[in-house]
Amino acid sequence: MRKIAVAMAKGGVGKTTTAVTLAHGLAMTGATVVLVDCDTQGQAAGFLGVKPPHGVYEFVTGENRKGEPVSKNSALFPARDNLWLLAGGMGLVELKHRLGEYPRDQRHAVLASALVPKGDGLDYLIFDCAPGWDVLSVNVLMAADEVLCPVAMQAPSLEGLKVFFSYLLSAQKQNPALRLKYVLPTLFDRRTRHSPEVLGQLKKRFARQMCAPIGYNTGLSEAAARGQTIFELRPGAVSAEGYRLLVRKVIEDGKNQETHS
Ligand SMILES: Nc1ncnc2c1ncn2[C@@H]1O[C@H](COP(=O)(O)OP(=O)(O)OP(=O)(O)O)[C@@H](O)[C@H]1O
Repeated sequence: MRKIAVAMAKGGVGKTTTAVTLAHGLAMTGATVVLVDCDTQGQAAGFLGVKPPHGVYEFVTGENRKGEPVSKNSALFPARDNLWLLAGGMGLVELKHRLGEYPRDQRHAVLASALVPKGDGLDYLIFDCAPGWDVLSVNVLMAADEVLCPVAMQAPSLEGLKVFFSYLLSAQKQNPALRLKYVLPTLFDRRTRHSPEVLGQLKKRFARQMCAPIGYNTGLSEAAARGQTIFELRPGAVSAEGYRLLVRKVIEDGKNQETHS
């Protein structure tokens, strides 16, 4: 099973769009995928047009917010064929509070431990992280093996990247298996001066991790507003093609990993 965290400290760079679209794209190839929304904004459900009654909070704690026991499986919501969602949302505020009550040396491994039995028969866990950095972000990076970092093609994003790397380095001390695997340029607009410039800088710095850029495309926000992915609303859009390339790259990397292991 591959465990990929879509993470970046800066907000509004396309994390949720990427996590949802990648998860759906992988599921469309027949892979079994669980998308774990670790953002209190809980937008992944809306982007997929579903309203799960339960989510990460219930999955981790085994109870609903009234304190009644719920089965973990009831928290996994079937969002599409082969794609299950563990929804985020305001329950995560309470979850973060609870995580803070764990002993210091245990609080960062709670999500990873909760997810362990779910590994059987699953091909991908895709985590959508919140912007910023908190106990839940650290939990995600303890549960994941790979990080996909969306970077908006604007100058301030590169600043955000430096900050994020310092977080990543501290997470790697606790989870040495964690790798920055993909850098995904997002909101790329070749008509601006910034986008090609920033893309050039990224390519120099992250030759190995670089993915093909996702262009600026209003179809992505339109799709999200309608609760569809771009593959459903506009499969012919350039951004859909960009995300298909990402899906293919992730699958190919998995095959190469198997060959070399
Ligand atoms: N390539 C793109 N072109 C145009 N709009 C995009 C693109 N990618 C994402 N968007 C839009 O930008 C907004 C922010 O995207 P998204 O929610 O995916 O970012 P985020 O990094 O998850 O944000 P946050 O940090 O607030 O969770 C959304 O309205 C989304 O539809």
